[in-house]
Amino acid sequence: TYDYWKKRGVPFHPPVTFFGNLWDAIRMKRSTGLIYTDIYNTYPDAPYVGVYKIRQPALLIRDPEIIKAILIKDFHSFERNDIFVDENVDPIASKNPFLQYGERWKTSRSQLSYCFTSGKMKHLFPLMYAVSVNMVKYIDNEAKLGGNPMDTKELAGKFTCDNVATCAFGIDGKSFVDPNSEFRNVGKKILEPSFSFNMKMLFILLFPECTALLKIKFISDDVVNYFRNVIKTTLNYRKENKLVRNDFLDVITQMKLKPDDPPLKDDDITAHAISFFGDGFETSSIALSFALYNLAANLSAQEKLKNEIDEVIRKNRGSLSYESIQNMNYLDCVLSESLRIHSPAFALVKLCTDDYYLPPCSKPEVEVKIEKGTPVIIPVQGLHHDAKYFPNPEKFIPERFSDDNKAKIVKGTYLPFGDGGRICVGMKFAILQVKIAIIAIVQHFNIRVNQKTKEPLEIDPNHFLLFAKDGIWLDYHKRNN
Ligand code: HEM
Repeated sequence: TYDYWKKRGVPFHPPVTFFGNLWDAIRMKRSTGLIYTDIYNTYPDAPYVGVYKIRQPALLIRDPEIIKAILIKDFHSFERNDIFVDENVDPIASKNPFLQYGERWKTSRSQLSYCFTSGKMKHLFPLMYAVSVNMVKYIDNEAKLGGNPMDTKELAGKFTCDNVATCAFGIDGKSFVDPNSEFRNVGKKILEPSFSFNMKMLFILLFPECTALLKIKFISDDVVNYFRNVIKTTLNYRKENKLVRNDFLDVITQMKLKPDDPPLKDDDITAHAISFFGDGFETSSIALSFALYNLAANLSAQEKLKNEIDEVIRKNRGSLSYESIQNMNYLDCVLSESLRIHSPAFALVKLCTDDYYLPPCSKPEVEVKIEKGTPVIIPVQGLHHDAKYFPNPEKFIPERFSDDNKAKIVKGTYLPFGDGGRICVGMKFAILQVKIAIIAIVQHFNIRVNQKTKEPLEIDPNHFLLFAKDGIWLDYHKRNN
């Protein structure tokens, strides 16, 4: 098995080492995402590198042209993610579009896309803004009570949790007022890193056949039941009180993609709301906490952003509106650059669904066949930190994304939300909520890195998403305007 790539003239990562690395991943010394980045960096001249997932050949793609083809032009040959959840064992998780494929994926994707248009985001703006007001009050009180430095990942988690609670579940998550908020505590159980969580993820990713046998679930029953009850109570309350809020629950309960579509069943609504939470809460809180860190560590960028925010709000007669956020160009650059350096996802892992041919990569010049069923890895973090595409890659330079410069970014090298047919369906929601939180904080506070933060930040190998190993500790000082 292990000469599979050698026989095909493809540069390959030695399987024994990968096996060793896999063992590292199991013992949580290095997550698979970080291993993909290591492999990306080890073969700077290869367009793609053969690797082995245990014994199964897989391919890590380095060349942006091939990446573009896989994600966009030839998407039909890679339309599945390489992850499997058994519908009979895990009926709610299996309705998450990320885990679906074929017709079921198309239906869920269109249902969710319908809920995330710019028009719908505009309706959600006041709900998100209200959460940002609670956050500012919380930071102010904490700072007065000597709460600095603040654990900024925790702060960002409270914000995105309450945002998803109000926008997707129609309830107050109370993260800023109740340290034992039930919603937050249950939500944390979905992706909280632990040895058992990592083992579960490894089984789901590497031995999918065993998950059905061992009845391993992505989301545990107590979490599903909690969210199911929340949705049921909220829907009943709205029906009895004829309440309209224009939030995700309202949109999804009334959605008809075709005129004769039946209304969605309660379990489908619950599944979509849980997907919203599972896919959207942690990723966005990571994006927010690292963006705040990058601003605290780069004071000239913070100053420039502050001036932009003050100016736009002043022109908008002292208030923030959905439209005024669209005029904050530098804010857009700051978030894009932060997502480049600190992309919450390390890699995308697709499955080849039709035999596919890659351009030759060695002599004699023969096309390389990717057989149907082969996992294909797109190493997002490796690409984002490659000096060939982003000179001085560890430096935070928001201007890379200015109107003049962003057209120069090589297509296929910047993928914080993926691309093509499976591009993150919640991208507009994520960007809006993170921007609202950054605006609220920069408008009211000067933020500084506290010495409790270990710099340079070290990535936590225990998690399959990006976490700072020793936390992000920032000081928040009220601005005196
Ligand atoms: C900054 C925050 C976020 C980041 C960085 C992020 C990133 C990603 C990435 C990399 C993918 C895979 C794309 C691909 O395979 O090409 C993805 C998929 C997805 N994301 Fe997000 N995401 C974020 C927030 C959200 C939010 C807020 C939601 C929900 C409201 C969401 C829902 C989804 C769903 C449902 C998918 C699967 C789409 C499909 O396979 O068709 N994400 N996201």
